[in-house]
Amino acid sequence: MSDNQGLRLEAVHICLGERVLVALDAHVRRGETLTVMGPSGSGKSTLLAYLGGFLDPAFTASGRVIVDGIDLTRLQAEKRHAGILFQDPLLFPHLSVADNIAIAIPEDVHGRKQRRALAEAALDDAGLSDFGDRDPETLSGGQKARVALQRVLASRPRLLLLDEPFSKLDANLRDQTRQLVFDRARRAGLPVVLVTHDEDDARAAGGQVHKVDPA
Ligand SMILES: Nc1ncnc2c1ncn2[C@@H]1O[C@H](COP(=O)(O)OP(=O)(O)OP(=O)(O)O)[C@@H](O)[C@H]1O
Repeated sequence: MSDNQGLRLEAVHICLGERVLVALDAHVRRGETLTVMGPSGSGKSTLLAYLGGFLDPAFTASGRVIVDGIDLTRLQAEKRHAGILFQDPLLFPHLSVADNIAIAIPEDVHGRKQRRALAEAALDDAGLSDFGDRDPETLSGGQKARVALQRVLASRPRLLLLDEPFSKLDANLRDQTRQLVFDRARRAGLPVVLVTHDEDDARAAGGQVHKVDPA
């Protein structure tokens, strides 16, 4: 794999007024995870917002974000193709489970049938074969998390940003969901940035850990 593959963070600095929240250089190879840890208010979610291209103007930032040799730093959020999973799966309540995934599939896949078939394959991959026509509200927390993962993968992201996506799941489900997320990210060759308070998340992710200083 050539060296420009994966995510490169070059001299990234994110400030709130005079306060430097994040100062970071990193290379996250495809399929690997950078785990960002630190106390509440230290700037972890702000880093993800910066990477995703939706940093609040209250912050100032410098440095470069490069994925597979493409400089994303000045691109608008929708052109970055960063997939994000939050604590809450945020499924669309007015769409079926399959349509929650189908809606994320890029427009170069034409035809309702073909999009539906891809969504069904994604559901199979998550062990949710018969769930396509269900209303998302009828799913358990773990099932919703798996649909959210398949939705983000269906969008064919260049990188995956994880903002404590396992923290609301109970211990057993958390283990399974972690394994699924990291396995699928590896399979898709995505560089991952994970924000968490949980040392077990960091262990499951493997890879590098960056500790953000307390506020
Ligand atoms: N829009 C904003 N305007 C001004 N300050 C903000 C804004 N959003 C967040 N902050 C401040 O920036 C700092 C970093 O916030 P951030 O949400 O990144 O922390 P965090 O490490 O993700 O915390 P937590 O673990 O509680 O989610 C905090 O001091 C917060 O109060």
